[in-house]
Amino acid sequence: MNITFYKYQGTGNDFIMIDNRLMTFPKTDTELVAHLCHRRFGVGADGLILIENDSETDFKMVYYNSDGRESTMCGNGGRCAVAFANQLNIIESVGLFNAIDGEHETTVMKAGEGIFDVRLKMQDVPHILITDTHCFLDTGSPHYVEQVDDLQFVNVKELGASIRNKSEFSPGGTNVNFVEQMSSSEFRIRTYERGVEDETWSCGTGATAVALAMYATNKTEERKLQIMVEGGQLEVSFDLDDQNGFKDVFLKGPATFVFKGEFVSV
Ligand SMILES: N[C@@H](CCC[C@H](N)C(=O)O)C(=O)O
Repeated sequence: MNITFYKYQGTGNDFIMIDNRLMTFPKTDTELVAHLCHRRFGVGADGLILIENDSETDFKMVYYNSDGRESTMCGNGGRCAVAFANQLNIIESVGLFNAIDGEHETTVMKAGEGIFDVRLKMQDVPHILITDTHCFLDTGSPHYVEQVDDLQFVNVKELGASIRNKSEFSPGGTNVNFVEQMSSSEFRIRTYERGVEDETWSCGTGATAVALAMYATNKTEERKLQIMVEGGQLEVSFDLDDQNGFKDVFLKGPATFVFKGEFVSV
């Protein structure tokens, strides 16, 4: 089987993108997806995304983590899918797509050869669980958020794995974010992603979760926040609804085409 793929990255969160509008990709082949994402034996990526036709919107995004399993919403993956859809001439500067958590409005602007600025509307977040030690919320994917004093010294892989596997988050588990406040509107974060089972260089739903959690716990009064990740910078903006939930949540940042290739199975 020959599979044509495109590699994209959004602030260092990298994805294999496949045009599956003809529905030829073997979607239940977990081993194949994990193999393609493997950084030694395959192409290498944090996740794999299929672009498919959708009857109500411009396209459908199907997301798999690098463990080969289909998962919940991926914010950076969504931004890269929009850049890919623009490259495939499915959308121009404005679009709408369906993902596992519902519809997402988007705008995309070319910022250079293969470089796109993508703004994505995320789902409303009506509720955040706030405890003495952390926040927990769902921004399309589940996220634990803990504030720390010195982010650079956090062992994200070890601590992230232990929190991810706590019984209170079972059976699905959670993504884990550690955040250090840099100024009233800037936060630096590092994220452990479930399904990758490691620290990634960026997580879009994680950046969104951190922004909302920092506002909800009065760390900032700003509603447009800069979130620094290992692989670059994301912007998260939002509004409040009548019940103090979050609406009009937007995630914005670069999405870059890296290369195109063909996978030939042996
Ligand atoms: N990298 C993503 C999050 C992907 C989903 C996550 N690993 C999960 O399974 O919950 C992002 O940019 O949001």
